[in-house]
Amino acid sequence: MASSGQPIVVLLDIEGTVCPISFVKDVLFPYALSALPATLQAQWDKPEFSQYRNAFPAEHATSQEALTAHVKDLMSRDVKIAYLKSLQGYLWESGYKSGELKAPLFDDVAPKFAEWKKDGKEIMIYSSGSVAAQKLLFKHTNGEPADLIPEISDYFDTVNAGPKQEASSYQTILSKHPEIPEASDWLFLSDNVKEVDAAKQAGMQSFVVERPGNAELSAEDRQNHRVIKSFAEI
Ligand SMILES: CSCCC(=O)C(=O)COP(=O)(O)O
Ligand SMILES: [Mg+2]
Repeated sequence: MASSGQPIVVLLDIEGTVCPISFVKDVLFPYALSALPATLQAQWDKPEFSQYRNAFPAEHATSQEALTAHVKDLMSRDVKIAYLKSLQGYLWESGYKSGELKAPLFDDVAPKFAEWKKDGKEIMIYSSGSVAAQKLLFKHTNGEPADLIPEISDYFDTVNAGPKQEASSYQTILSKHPEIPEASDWLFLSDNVKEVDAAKQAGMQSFVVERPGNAELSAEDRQNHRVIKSFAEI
């Protein structure tokens, strides 16, 4: 299929692509930080919490205070490291389940999901957020239906695919779907130009998504990439 042909798979970034960056920075991050002290106090020695605690570098997991300070530092710098993302997913779970957290998807997202599915396309997710966090987000959206999990075929994060700015991660994703082997049958959408570059390097089609609140794009970015403001443009 030519690189401009209709994709079979639409692979989606989350933050800055399907929902505003402000939801992550101003809602999800503060929720995680506020839930952290009580969670650590209740769960610190529990076997079910050990997977999250033990994933931290040993020097940052010596005490609840040390782990809290490290989490605060990482989140203040928006470091997208797997052990933090995994803990965040765990901390967000109670907020989504109680109804306090609902993902505000851009208006064009859910209608386009329905259209893509009607047209026989596969929808997959690739985010720095953990797969568990991705599933929580798409199960609890502000739309109708709120639960978009039935529309999504697969989920990738930095653990099962690799860093989002490396072409090899997109090749790994392709290798997990041998039924759709042609990279050009895949369309990756992201707010991050370096991620779009990496997907293109792996042979995928890829567009930059420009949403309110996203980082400014340079003239060069606009020259090198197709930039869309809404999924309705696809
Ligand atoms: C799905 S978890 C919430 C978002 C998040 O923590 C994150 O880092 C999103 O990064 P993305 O790769 O989707 O831009
Ligand atoms: Mg993003």
